[in-house]
Amino acid sequence: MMIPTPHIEVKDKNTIAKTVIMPGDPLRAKFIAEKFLENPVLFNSVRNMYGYTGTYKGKRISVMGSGMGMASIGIYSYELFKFYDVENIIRVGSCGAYTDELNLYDVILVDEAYSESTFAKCQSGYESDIIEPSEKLNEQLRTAAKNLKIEIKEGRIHSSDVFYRENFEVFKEINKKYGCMAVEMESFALFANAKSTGKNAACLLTVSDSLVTHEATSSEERQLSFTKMMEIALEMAE
Ligand SMILES: O=P(O)(O)O[C@H]1O[C@H](CO)[C@@H](O)[C@H]1O
Ligand SMILES: O=c1cc[nH]c(=O)[nH]1
Repeated sequence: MMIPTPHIEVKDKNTIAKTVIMPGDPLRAKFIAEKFLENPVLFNSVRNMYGYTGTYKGKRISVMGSGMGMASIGIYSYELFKFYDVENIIRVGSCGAYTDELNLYDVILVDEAYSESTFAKCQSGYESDIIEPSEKLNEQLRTAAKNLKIEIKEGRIHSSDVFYRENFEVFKEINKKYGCMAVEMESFALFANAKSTGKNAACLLTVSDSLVTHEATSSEERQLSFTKMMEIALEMAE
């Protein structure tokens, strides 16, 4: 496919760094660019899906929103990997806790994503309902968290196609049967695209709410205050 692609309006591939930090919320991307990047330049605003490139501690990095759900991150991550020569995508998302061992604002490094989704099967014929992120990126993220003295929890998460389930209590079965500690909506598709294109993906999550205790953060807090995972991810600038 020629660039620009249908959803990213960049004419020169070099406008986008080799590593992209990817929150679901495009306003979280804007926040990360404005708070952490030196000389951020907006490279995409098609559909208001903001993408910026700048430097962090002198090293180049991009940050771009993915939108919500596997269909949306499936489009953006594929275009970035396949047509803009991006090598690494690190999702920084919010998640709902499936266990009372997680508290609001805890940071999770995803080591496996389980999903009922057909995304990976449709995309590349991948049959399993579990996909791993890049172990190399995860090792680098562990080291970054350690150096920054930020505690992270690691585990399997649930990537769901559905936010509002009629049977809300089904999370208890998914937690028990598949060992998922939390739920979000994009990792499975991101990891599938990385696998099929031979690229690298990882995911850091911050607990925004608990399905067990019903505690929750506000939408403003979700946009503005999940900074620990952002600082860990930004250390991947090259
Ligand atoms: O905060 P983000 O990254 O959007 O992640 C989570 O929040 C959204 C649902 O509110 C879904 O996209 C889910 O994965
Ligand atoms: O996908 C998500 C994200 C945060 N909280 C949830 O309950 N689900």
